[in-house]
Amino acid sequence: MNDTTCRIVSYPSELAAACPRIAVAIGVFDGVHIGHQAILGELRRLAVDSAAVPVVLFFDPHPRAVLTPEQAPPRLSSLDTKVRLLQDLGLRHLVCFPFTRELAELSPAEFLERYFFIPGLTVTAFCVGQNWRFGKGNSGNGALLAELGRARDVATSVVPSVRYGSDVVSSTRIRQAVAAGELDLARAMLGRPYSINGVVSHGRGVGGKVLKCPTANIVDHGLLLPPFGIYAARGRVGQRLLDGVVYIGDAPTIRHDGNPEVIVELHLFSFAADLYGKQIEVLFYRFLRPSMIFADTESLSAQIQRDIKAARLALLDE
Ligand SMILES: Cc1cc2nc3c(=O)[nH]c(=O)nc-3n(C[C@H](O)[C@H](O)[C@H](O)COP(=O)(O)O)c2cc1C
Ligand SMILES: Nc1ncnc2c1ncn2[C@@H]1O[C@H](COP(=O)(O)OP(=O)(O)O)[C@@H](O)[C@H]1O
Repeated sequence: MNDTTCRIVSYPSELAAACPRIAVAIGVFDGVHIGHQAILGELRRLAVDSAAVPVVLFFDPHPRAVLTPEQAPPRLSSLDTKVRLLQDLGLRHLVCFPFTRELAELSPAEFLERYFFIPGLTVTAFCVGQNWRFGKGNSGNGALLAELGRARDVATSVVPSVRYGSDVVSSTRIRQAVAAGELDLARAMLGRPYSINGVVSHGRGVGGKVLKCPTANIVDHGLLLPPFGIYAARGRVGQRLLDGVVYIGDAPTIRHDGNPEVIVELHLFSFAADLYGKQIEVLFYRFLRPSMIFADTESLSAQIQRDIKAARLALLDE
């Protein structure tokens, strides 16, 4: 029988009792894009070949958020979404490894000795992407991992970068595509529509009452947003995926108190329920128009009704 429970631990040692033989993919896996998916496919093969449990180890927070916080890019996936995507790929043993400045000081050999080559745990294989670097000053790469692993009978697979169009797929390239509003390009490299998730909070009560269009406000997501505008979208609420339309912008028609704030507001079609405090995911499908300033709320409200129709139409193709 298949054990479908997901185990999420902080260090490989915590898996030893339940899974003494593991094959491990290591990376950051922000976005779990098609390049990551290739690494994870290879991990599954290595695990089966060596009669081990496939384990995905990712660093959290993002190493750059710890080492150079001022230059850290906004993330493409929250921890929740990453875990769900990995689970969807059949990977149920996850190490969410705390990344710290102290960790970054370890040499590649020290990192492996301390966390992987330990009593009670056998690592049968490592699997990393071609561009992966590790250890102090990023001094380790796949070739060094293979060399250090060989001494311990560990097979290492360094997976070549996946290409899309003229270039390789990377989280950086996907960030650029999302930020430029190139949703189709981002989607092709992610293998799914770009999405964000977060908790629904209270807005100013204008959507339902004045505009006759209730919108769930998603705040504090810390994720990268596409450009301001209106998009055909879907909302994942629990297990359900519902059609809708989403607004990203600073709502200049309604909010002009000199305190502009970027808001994400999702209106779901054929839906009426309280979502406050709930986690929802918003999947972006198609850009419909930019955010504009309207002369009055009636004109905005009429335009929103046209946006709803345009979004319904766009989603028929999805
Ligand atoms: C489909 C849609 C399109 C929107 N387009 C605009 C727009 O072009 N300009 C604008 O100022 N606000 C726009 N809004 C945002 C509304 O102003 C916002 O939903 C309203 O301020 C409700 O805020 P509340 O959540 O605080 O009640 C749009 C909202 C939706 C749902
Ligand atoms: N179809 C719907 N789409 C989005 N939210 C809805 C819908 N129906 C009910 N709601 C609820 O209504 C709230 C939004 O109402 P709204 O009047 O826009 O208030 P607020 O200003 O607090 O966002 C959402 O947070 C959700 O709890």
